[in-house]
Amino acid sequence: MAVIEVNGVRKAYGGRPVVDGVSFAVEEGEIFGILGPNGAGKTTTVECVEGLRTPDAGTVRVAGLDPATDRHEVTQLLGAQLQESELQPKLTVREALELYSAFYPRPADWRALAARLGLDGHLGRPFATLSGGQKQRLFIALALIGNPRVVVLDELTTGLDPRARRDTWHLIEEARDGGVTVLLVTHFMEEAQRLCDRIAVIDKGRVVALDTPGGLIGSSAGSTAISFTPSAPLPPGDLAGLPGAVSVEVADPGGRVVIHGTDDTANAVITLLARHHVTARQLRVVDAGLDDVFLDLTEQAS
Ligand SMILES: Nc1ncnc2c1ncn2[C@@H]1O[C@H](COP(=O)(O)OP(=O)(O)OP(=O)(O)O)[C@@H](O)[C@H]1O
Repeated sequence: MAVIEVNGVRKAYGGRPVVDGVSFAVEEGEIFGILGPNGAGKTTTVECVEGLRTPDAGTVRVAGLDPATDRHEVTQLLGAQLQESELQPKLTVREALELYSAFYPRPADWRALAARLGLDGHLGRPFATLSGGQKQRLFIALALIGNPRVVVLDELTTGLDPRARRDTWHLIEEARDGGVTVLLVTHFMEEAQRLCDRIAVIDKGRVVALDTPGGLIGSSAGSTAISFTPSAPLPPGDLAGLPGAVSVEVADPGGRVVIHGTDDTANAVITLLARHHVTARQLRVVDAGLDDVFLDLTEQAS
């Protein structure tokens, strides 16, 4: 069942459309990622889901509620990562956790959450004295403190060191495994690939692709890179004619060959080598990553 439904949402600022007919549905218990270049309209889209902005057109539903008009009900079931300016500089970590716990009917155990996020040693510190990464951990704790059914995380791990990033991923996976639906905006391809069940790529206010990470990678032209050094030069025409090949580079005649194509291209390379009785040294077949897909899909971005 879809717990978040975004249908044909449009939003313009000063007559300039920044969200231009975005639609997607997030299933209950899913980690759904939104990727896109700077200024693509990702934050504006998720702010419409949170009820912080009202779409000019289209509809948003969270568990069947309209975040713009059913704001109170939606805040009871949706946890969102705060922006830095939304906390008082003198508020201590403990005070923030206690305060936010009090907003919800069935809050999580804030001490356990603080411990999971490595904040237990900083409970008495005012917000203003925390490092960027410590603030970020506090925002994640506050997003999860109400035991939300849906959590919206915009740039979840920006500013976190690699260990804290991995700990945070575990926490988000645990939340998902406990049935929480996660809407995640990220610029980190590794994070999207590792965490997300499905991803919408947004470019210039529109969804340009929506699939699982594997599906996005598989559908990308040149998603498989095949490289090898042949024992004898191969006819250039045969290389260029390989099925599914989108690019062929040969260092010099008989030098290293790098081909971008598909699984079919890789199979055809093997057949071609056999036909010419040529052996391949250091044969490598590597799948493209999400970053290649992202660059392909958003190449024309301004
Ligand atoms: N309140 C506002 N008034 C005017 N323009 C705005 C406002 N909020 C956002 N914009 C503009 O709308 C566009 C989309 O912004 P948005 O923050 O949604 O993009 P984003 O994809 O989240 O970008 P980033 O990855 O840089 O965070 C940007 O060009 C931004 O400058």
